[in-house]
Amino acid sequence: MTLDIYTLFICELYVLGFLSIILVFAWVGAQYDRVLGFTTLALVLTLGAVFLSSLRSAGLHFLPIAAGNVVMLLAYGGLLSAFRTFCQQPLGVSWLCGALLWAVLCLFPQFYYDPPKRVLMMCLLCIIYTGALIRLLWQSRATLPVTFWPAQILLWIHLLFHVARIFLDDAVATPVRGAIGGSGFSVYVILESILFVIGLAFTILAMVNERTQLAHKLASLHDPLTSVWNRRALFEQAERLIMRQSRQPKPYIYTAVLFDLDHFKSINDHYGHLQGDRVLIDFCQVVKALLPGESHFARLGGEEFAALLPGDSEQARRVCERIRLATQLSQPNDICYTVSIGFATASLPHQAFPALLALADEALYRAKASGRNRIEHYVGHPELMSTAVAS
Ligand SMILES: Nc1nc2c(ncn2[C@@H]2O[C@H](COP(=O)(O)OP(=O)(O)OP(=O)(O)O)[C@@H](O)[C@H]2O)c(=O)[nH]1
Repeated sequence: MTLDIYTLFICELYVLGFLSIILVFAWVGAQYDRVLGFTTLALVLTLGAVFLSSLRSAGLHFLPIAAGNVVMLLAYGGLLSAFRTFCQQPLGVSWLCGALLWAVLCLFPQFYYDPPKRVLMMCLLCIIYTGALIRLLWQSRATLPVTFWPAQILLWIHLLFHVARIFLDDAVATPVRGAIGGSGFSVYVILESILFVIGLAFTILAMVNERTQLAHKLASLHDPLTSVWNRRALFEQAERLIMRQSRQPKPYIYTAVLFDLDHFKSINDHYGHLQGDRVLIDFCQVVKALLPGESHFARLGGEEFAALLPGDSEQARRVCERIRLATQLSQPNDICYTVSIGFATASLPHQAFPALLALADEALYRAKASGRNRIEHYVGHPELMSTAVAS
């Protein structure tokens, strides 16, 4: 099969134009997401660069060789900025270096009029930019909450293609219109770049989409004020725990704890709502520092919090007592506050978490009624608890 350079060139302009339009819509739809913004910019610049580069076959020299390649290297800079933004790194000035270097080199006739030198330099700059993108993704892999290996594969293919081009492109000019790069090797350059831009544009779209979905999922499971889990997350975690433990031969002893800050309304009334918020955040810090590792803790709403602890009632009482005392001593911004705690212990699979939490609520009610700043334990035999809740 022979590939016609001019047809491929038209295809490339079409693909770049179409992808640019898709990316503009995606960028606007994603509330002007910076990653998509830089990717769109890179695509539009590539479109311009491809067009300028093709003017070589119309007998022009400056526009394709100087301007076209500067614009192409700016497109690489745009891509670098997109990936840096995605990896939450500062943009720096490296995105500009390739374009500047090319502009300076074009001032030297030994470079400007020497196609092999130009091809070599362009390949090296593409390899450097692509290598930088691969390195960036690799270094951020631990913190990147998305699937990044398709982008890695694509970038490696692009890098290896340019390594191959160094050896295979003889840089002998061809008169074919639209011959990007000027030589007969253009057909492969155009073909690879079509596949690269399609793959990369959709990979970046998928990565941004995955990250956004994850952020929304996390937001739906966290309390925005205190950053601890919310009710939905706690119940989901409890359900997963129950599923896991139901496969174990031994019953799993665990405790549901309810915390309610005392006279919180008067803290709000006396110190203001903002200071009330400060107290809620402080309480979460106190609890998180004292809960055992395998516990789950969440804000249920207002000044009410809940936890799921592994272990029996004695262990739970010790933890609750430490939390009660630490809360009393905490005093954020000199505001004294206390907490009432109710808890209930049972074993899985005999007692489900929501039912156990209802029993802890009964205990909490007694803690409030008996003067607050105290801990109450639901007393009832674990096996009888489900009956108690049902009645
Ligand atoms: N600052 C602040 N206050 C909140 C928030 N959510 C709920 N509240 C307030 O929490 C207070 C809860 O008051 P109550 O339910 O009467 O309970 P309490 O004053 O703590 O009394 P007891 O629980 O009986 O000790 C109300 O004044 C709510 O406005 C919040 O996110 N921030």
